[in-house]
Amino acid sequence: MKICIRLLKEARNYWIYIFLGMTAVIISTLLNLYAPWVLRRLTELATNNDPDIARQSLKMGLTLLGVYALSAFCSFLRGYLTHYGAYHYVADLRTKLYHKMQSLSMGYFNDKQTGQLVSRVVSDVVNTELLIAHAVPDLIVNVLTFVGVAIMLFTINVKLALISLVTIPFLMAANAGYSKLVLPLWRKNSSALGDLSGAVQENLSAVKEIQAFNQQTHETDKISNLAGLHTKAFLHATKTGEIFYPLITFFSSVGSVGIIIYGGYLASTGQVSIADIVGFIMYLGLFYQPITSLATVNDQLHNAIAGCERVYEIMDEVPDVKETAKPKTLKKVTGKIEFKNLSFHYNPEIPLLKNIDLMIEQGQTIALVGTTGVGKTTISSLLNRFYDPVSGSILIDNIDIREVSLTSLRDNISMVLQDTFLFSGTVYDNIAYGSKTATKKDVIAAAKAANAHEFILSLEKGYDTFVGERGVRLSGGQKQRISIARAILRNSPILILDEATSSLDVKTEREIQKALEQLSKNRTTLVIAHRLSTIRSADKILVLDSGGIAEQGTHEELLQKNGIYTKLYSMQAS
Ligand SMILES: Nc1ncnc2c1ncn2[C@@H]1O[C@H](COP(=O)(O)OP(=O)(O)OP(=O)(O)O)[C@@H](O)[C@H]1O
Repeated sequence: MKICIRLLKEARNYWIYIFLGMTAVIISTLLNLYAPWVLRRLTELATNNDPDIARQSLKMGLTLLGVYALSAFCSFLRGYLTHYGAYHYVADLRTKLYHKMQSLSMGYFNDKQTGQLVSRVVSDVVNTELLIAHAVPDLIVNVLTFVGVAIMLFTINVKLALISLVTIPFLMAANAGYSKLVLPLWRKNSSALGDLSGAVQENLSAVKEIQAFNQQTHETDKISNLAGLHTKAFLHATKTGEIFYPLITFFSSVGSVGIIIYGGYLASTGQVSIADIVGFIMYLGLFYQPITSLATVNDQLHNAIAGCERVYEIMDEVPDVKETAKPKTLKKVTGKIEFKNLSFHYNPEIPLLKNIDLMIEQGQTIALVGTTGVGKTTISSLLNRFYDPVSGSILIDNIDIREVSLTSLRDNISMVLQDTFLFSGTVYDNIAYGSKTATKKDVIAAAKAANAHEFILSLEKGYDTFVGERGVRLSGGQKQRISIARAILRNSPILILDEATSSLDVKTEREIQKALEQLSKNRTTLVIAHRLSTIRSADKILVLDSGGIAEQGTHEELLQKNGIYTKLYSMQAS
């Protein structure tokens, strides 16, 4: 119930459409009560051999025509307006949910499947439409019809009306039981659909690996299994409904049987007219209908609730990395960075960085080296606040980065990563990504500095060439050069190069190295590199070992120490 109220509250921008739709529902429901009345009246005229029957029939027939026409128009209005409101709300909710997902910290995504999340934005959100455009209007129709018909029945004959009420408590109890039973089944159905979407999405992003390892049959079996599980979950939920509907129809028919038997008796003793019995039976058809339809409404409601729960679960997620209530805006910084007694782990049982103290002066180039998995990339992630330290702090220009807005912090940092991600747009769009004010001249200058201009011109449409999803139509080295150009264009005071030239051949790497050295001159640069030859000229090299900084100094100083760095360097030199 809470979920329904929350949803209706959040859809307040569309209340007017929902309200107009509901008004149309009410009018058409009331109009539907007219037809049985006409039949009853006609029977009355016929059984009384009324001489005016022809004129009265014409009058009632024409009125009925008008009623049917108005009812059809109201049905259209109800359907269109409620769907109009519902689908606009669906679009709003999708945008909000996507926005929320984007604001969650990296820790949230570590154990989630992308497809599962996609399924929440695409499929689960649509379930809210079931509530606004179907369940709520249907509930109103049912309640109104029930009350309206009950009034008509009591007006026609009180005794018969009382008998027709006998089955109602049973029908209500059955509905309540069904509700309890069916909600978990619809939840299971939503979750099975999420699993299926998750697996399809993951496999489609890994088609190359699947083909290379000849795992097509295995993966098809996996999808087939998940598709089967979803079908099973859906059929289970549906089967419960399919058993329930006929049962409830049967019980409601028992009421009609009672009326026919008792009504016949009353007619035989002259206590009720034939016209009243005809009218009563006509209304009776409408009377049980709302109770039987409540089961469908229930289904829609539970399907909608199951979907909404999955959507709101994400909407209510509190990110691990939060801004303070009134974050400061970090202006363009000079680039002094300080790590103060910083410790961090992803998993409490596996400590990673312990009591790191580090001072990076404005404009310095600092290289982070060390064996794989010691936490080099993690340090750059902490600087961007993708994660927060478990203890200790990071200061930029003497300001704790937890006190500033995430946008202003990240505006001061550019990153070039080993796994370059390009968006499915043009080369131009990808270089200009994140630099709103860049002109064409700036983009070309950045591409030239990243040694990318030549190869871009050789592409089929130059800067307007589409790179394909994730840049699949480019080589690793080409993608990396585009991402370097992107970082150059952003011109931020802090630059992180995480294995930024690892996909390049030695010649291109040297050429870009020069550009990067030029680029890092006026900014603080954090370089993560395995190829130690690329970081020899760094102002300071930090050698990370399990848990912290084992050695630090310039290339020459470290070689003199004859420690871990010397070992690593001589291994690469040999
Ligand atoms: N999102 C994550 N969740 C849990 N553990 C993680 C996550 N990212 C990295 N790790 C673990 O933290 C450790 C440090 O990872 P990190 O990527 O910082 O190492 P690295 O020194 O940059 O390694 P490499 O040189 O191989 O890139 C690794 O053991 C890794 O398995």
